[in-house]
Amino acid sequence: MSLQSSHWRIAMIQCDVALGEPEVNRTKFEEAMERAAHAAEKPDVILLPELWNTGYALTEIGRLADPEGQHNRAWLSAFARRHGIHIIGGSIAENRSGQVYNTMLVFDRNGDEVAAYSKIHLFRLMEEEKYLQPGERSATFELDGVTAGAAICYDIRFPELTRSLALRGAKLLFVAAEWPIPRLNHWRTLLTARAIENQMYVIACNRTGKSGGDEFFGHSMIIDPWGEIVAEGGEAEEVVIASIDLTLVDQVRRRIPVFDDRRPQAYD
Ligand SMILES: NC(=O)CCC(=O)C(=O)O
Repeated sequence: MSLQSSHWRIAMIQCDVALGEPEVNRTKFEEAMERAAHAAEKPDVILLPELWNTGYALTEIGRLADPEGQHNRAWLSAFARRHGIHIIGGSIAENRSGQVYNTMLVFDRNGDEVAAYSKIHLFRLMEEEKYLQPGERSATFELDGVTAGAAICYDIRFPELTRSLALRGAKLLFVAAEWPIPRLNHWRTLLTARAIENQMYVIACNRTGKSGGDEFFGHSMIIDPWGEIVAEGGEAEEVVIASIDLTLVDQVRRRIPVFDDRRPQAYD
């Protein structure tokens, strides 16, 4: 792909995660990413799921979390540079000065880190708030001159976060998730709503497999700015791949000028 192209090929690594086994997971995800990178049509972007390094091994998370994210920063950056592919590194458990964060690391195709976003909204149903620190700042970043935003799982229930990313220029939202089975309709509806209301691409990678009491359903999705589903995974492990046309964002925003028609002064 030329750097000016308006078409991107996206690959989402929808895999199971071994609970509390960072090295096993790193090997597995790296192998799947290598296969995706060598596919007949090479992707421009690879997206991983949430907490793919440890899963929800929260009671041991202080020991398992990557110190300052150094280990994962090094190999994700090297992978991005080696293949010339943007890497949205899902999220990892990151130990920052003794506190653990659920952090998405993003590297552009030169291997430069362009964002580190720590999950702002911690999910009480999975006891995140007992073991993790919340992030304090949302994140937009540029890939080939296109602005994108970051979200992690539960974050998609907070429309004001995605709206704020869109107002800062995001044309795409990348979502890393470990979203369990009983709420598939919430997953699909919330992702579609975020895409339609913000007239942006929503690209969401969810894990598969069972862990503790939870079972995760995959269904990684790419939804276009008109709310149409471009790609959706099944419930098993797979790499979900599809192409997107970035010009669609401006087309939809011209057709229904939601951002021009907002009247925030009247909302309170
Ligand atoms: N890992 C998560 O944040 C899960 C969020 C979730 O399942 C939800 O229903 O929200």
